Amino acid sequence: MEACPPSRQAESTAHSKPRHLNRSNPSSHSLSSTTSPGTSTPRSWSANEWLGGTPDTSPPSSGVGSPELKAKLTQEDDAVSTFEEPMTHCSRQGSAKSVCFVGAGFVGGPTAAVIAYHNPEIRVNVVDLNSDRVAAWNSSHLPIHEDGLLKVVRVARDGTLPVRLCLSGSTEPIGIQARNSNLVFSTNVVPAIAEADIIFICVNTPTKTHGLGAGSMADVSAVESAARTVAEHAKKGAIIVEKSTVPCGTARMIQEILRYHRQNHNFEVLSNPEFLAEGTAVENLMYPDRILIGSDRTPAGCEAAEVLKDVYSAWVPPERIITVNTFSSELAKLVANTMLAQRISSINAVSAMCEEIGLGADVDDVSLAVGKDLRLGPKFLQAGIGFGGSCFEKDILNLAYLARELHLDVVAEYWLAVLKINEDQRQRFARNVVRELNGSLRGKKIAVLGFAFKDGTNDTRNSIAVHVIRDLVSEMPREIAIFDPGCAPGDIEAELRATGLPTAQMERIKISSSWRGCVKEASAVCILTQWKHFRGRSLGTPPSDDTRKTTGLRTHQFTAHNSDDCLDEMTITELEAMRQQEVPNFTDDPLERLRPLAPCAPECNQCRDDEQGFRNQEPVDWAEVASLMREPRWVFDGRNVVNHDELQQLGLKVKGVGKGFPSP
Ligand SMILES: NC(=O)C1=CN([C@@H]2O[C@H](COP(=O)(O)OP(=O)(O)OC[C@H]3O[C@@H](n4cnc5c(N)ncnc54)[C@H](O)[C@@H]3O)[C@@H](O)[C@H]2O)C=CC1
Ligand SMILES: O=C(O)[C@H]1O[C@H](OP(=O)(O)OP(=O)(O)OC[C@H]2O[C@@H](n3ccc(=O)[nH]c3=O)[C@H](O)[C@@H]2O)[C@H](O)[C@@H](O)[C@@H]1O
Repeated sequence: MEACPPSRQAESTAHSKPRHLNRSNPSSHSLSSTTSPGTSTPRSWSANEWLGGTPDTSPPSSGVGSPELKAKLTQEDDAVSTFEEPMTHCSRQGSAKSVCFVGAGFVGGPTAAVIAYHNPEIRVNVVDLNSDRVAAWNSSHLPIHEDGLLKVVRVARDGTLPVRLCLSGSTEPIGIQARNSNLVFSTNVVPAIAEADIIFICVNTPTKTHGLGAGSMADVSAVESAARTVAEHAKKGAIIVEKSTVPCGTARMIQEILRYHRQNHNFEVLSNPEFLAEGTAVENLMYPDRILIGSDRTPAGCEAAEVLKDVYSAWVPPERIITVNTFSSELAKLVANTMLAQRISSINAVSAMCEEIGLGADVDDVSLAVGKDLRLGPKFLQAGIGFGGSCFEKDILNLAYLARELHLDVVAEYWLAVLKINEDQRQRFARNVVRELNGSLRGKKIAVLGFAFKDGTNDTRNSIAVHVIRDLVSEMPREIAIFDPGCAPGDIEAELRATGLPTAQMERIKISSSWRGCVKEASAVCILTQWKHFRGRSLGTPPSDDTRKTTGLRTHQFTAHNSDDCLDEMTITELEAMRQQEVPNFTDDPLERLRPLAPCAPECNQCRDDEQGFRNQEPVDWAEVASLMREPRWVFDGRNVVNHDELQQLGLKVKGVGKGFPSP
């Protein structure tokens, strides 16, 4: 087997033209906008939180954007005359012209959208067997709620209008050309696969629930099935990319399926795991810590990796794109998730110790002190009721299963201990609730604030809340009321039903549409998700876990490396940020380049739900909560989000996680 040429990485770095995009100074410059002929009337531009970010308040580095941006914008003026002709506005020399994503889920949909957004010259087809999901991707109500996602989808799926705008200090208008649609969601799996130069497999890989390896081995049947369809229909030379999180060796399995069906063709199979986290998916995709590409270390494998690398190079700096062999890539994804989870379990283990030590030991203080060590860093040290979600648990099980297969039982036990702590943590929480309520929940109402597995997402899969509620409802309380500002009641109910709760218990669970209804006459409130809404309207500064969100736009930290003769989406994003900083009103479209959305039917349920969505939900008023609750008015803060002292002043009893204080 021949190794990849060592000069690859260096070559591509040398070819790119690094350029820092610096944040503009909003106070000293203003922009005015004139939409181009035939578009909507000009209106004042405004700030929004797209990408979930509050505007970056870091000191401005220069005047109207960076000198580079300024120069680029000036060059663009020449292009203004082409406004009437929508066109692909930034053409790069890449070898992929059409890519296909198989699986339009939490990973496939957003990843495809961001790739399409940054590569207007590549047609991106996203296919899924689930027609409801596809219909949602084609509507104004996306199936996944992520900050900034609708905008990215609209730009790429619907194309944009041409725009002219003026920077203050310059009399020359700047042109942003129209772009055509290059993102298509459909159920037409076969034609999309047949047309693609690159095919991303983004299907689900849950833990097996039956048969060999049930409860520990990953179920790769969806990958297998997708690979078979790909094998039957992919064109010669297409590159297959495994994006799903899979056991080591799955790329080889896909390769074998391809060989079996297409003996005369050679297909390269790459591993390209995804590292986005839900709630921050768009930001993570726009500014990834790294892109990992695993390939066979043969010339053909390395060449395929280069083709994929080129797609990401549209917006990711070359030094952030890592190429390794396929097994290392598959293994690295499992290890990354396991080690993140391991940190959470470590701090949760400490929280248990703090509670038992008493004497005022506080896990949040320990986290702060430990996280200040630069070698450790502050992230993933937030103690709570444990980690939930669709991936950590299954990926840890997957890694441990591999260790067992390799006869490394001690290693397997080591990883599985991360899950044991997680389980113990949530059980301890439920036990504490029952204990503080005199050992019985009979006749009592318990309010649950938060059901999503984390804030900022509507995903309820494997939420910790499900486990805690299951434990609490087995105590036969009068009622368990659940309120979550981001989850659809139907999803909450479906997730609970999937646990197979007996009818007698299920009947005791009610889903509330407001926090008021939820807490009314409750003896205890349990906070299970770290939504900022639960921190309270009038209480003091909440614990800061929002640092990741304030980095919504970080273009100034990145080196872009686009061709110098067109406005790429990163540059346009910076222009948008400049406008957003100047005018405080909220809009998703400060440059007014989005095409209007097709109107929904009157009485559209989704419109109603969106209106009630988590952005628009009012924060909890804890004084009112205190007045609505019944004795003994307990608040069990499973995410350490509320200010305990202030709640106690309102007459509430509060117990957080890892707070070694005696019960009030
Ligand atoms: N959810 C997350 O935040 C992350 C997930 N991952 C991994 O990405 C993979 C996908 O995860 P999600 O997107 O969350 O799953 P998902 O369940 O949201 O989406 C998977 C989609 O694939 C579709 N599908 C299944 N078989 C198909 C086939 N043969 N043809 C066409 N469509 C098919 C399903 O209908 C579904 O819509 C998993 O391996 C997961 O571990 C990786 C990083 C982050
Ligand atoms: O493979 C995946 O699916 C993804 O899994 C996680 O992302 P995600 O599960 O979406 O969200 P996280 O932010 O990691 O949170 C997971 C859980 O850990 C909990 N958590 C997180 C951080 C912390 O300090 N403490 C803590 O309890 C959260 O509340 C949540 O329940 C990883 O962070 C992603 O990098 C990875 O791509």
